[in-house]
Amino acid sequence: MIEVRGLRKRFGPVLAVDDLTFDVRPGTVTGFLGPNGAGKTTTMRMILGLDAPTGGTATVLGAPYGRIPAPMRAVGALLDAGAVHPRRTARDHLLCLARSNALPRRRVEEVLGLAGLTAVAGRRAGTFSLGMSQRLGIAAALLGDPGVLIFDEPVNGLDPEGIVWIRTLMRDLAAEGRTVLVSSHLMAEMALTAGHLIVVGRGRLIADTAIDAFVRPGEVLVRTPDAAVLAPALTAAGARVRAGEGGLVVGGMATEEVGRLAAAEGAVLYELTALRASLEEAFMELTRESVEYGVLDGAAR
Ligand SMILES: Nc1ncnc2c1ncn2[C@@H]1O[C@H](COP(=O)(O)OP(=O)(O)OP(=O)(O)O)[C@@H](O)[C@H]1O
Repeated sequence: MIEVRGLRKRFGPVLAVDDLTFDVRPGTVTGFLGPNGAGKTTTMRMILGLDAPTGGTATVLGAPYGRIPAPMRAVGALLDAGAVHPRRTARDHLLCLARSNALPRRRVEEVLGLAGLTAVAGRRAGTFSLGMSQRLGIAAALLGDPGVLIFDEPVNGLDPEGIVWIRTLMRDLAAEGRTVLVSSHLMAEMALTAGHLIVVGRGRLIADTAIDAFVRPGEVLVRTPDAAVLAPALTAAGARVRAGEGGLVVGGMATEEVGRLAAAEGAVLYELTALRASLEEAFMELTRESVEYGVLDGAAR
């Protein structure tokens, strides 16, 4: 469990994080979503005790990160995959971390396997591609077998196979009852991984919602020459009907039900289409204002 309460961070004139309050619960992947510069990394750094908040608190398992005994066993994080000594091999990097955190040596081989790095464990980290570095960062995060995991843009630099791997890994970790917070600026990516969403824009909380609730209930587009018959029948059956999109737009009724009712009324249908707002659209709509203000700010400087 991660608890963020009234969290703020100011960098000079920039209020990077502005009064954020949210919980991250175990058992599901929580997506931390927002456009570039929304304050995701800064929030994660404060949760991990790497930046001091200007105001508010962030706790992990009930305590500020700095007061957690054996933090690597409690919290694993991938923030900056490049933060590895380039001349050290992947295995030595993990062995160093294991030693300094009193973790067993055998765990190093386990996480190398989990991250798909066994074959390249003897190679220097400096020769790694971005994708391999991401995998090494994830191996390090898993080293202490922690109950809480924090990943900042983990799919960055991964190839398609790597992206599928990380999605599956995050879902498996959550299914084991762990708390998993993962940031992204890509709604589509989150839609495939997360069960819950925290959406931020310009440092402020925009939405804290189950992913299913994030999609507006779909509407159905009906093109028919018999609108005069069908529209009142739909309304009488409890649907909301308006004209638009070149036909009738029906809300509050499933496509199948609209089709059945049209058949019963003898209405000819030219088209019957489910209009489902995509998650991407829902995200754009939610964050549009915060992005626009960003552009205005930039122009004013
Ligand atoms: N150390 C710093 N000094 C000054 N400003 C900073 C610092 N770190 C972040 N910022 C500013 O704070 C704001 C939030 O940045 P942050 O990196 O947290 O956003 P983000 O949502 O993680 O974005 P991205 O997806 O681009 O990484 C930005 O305006 C950024 O320029």
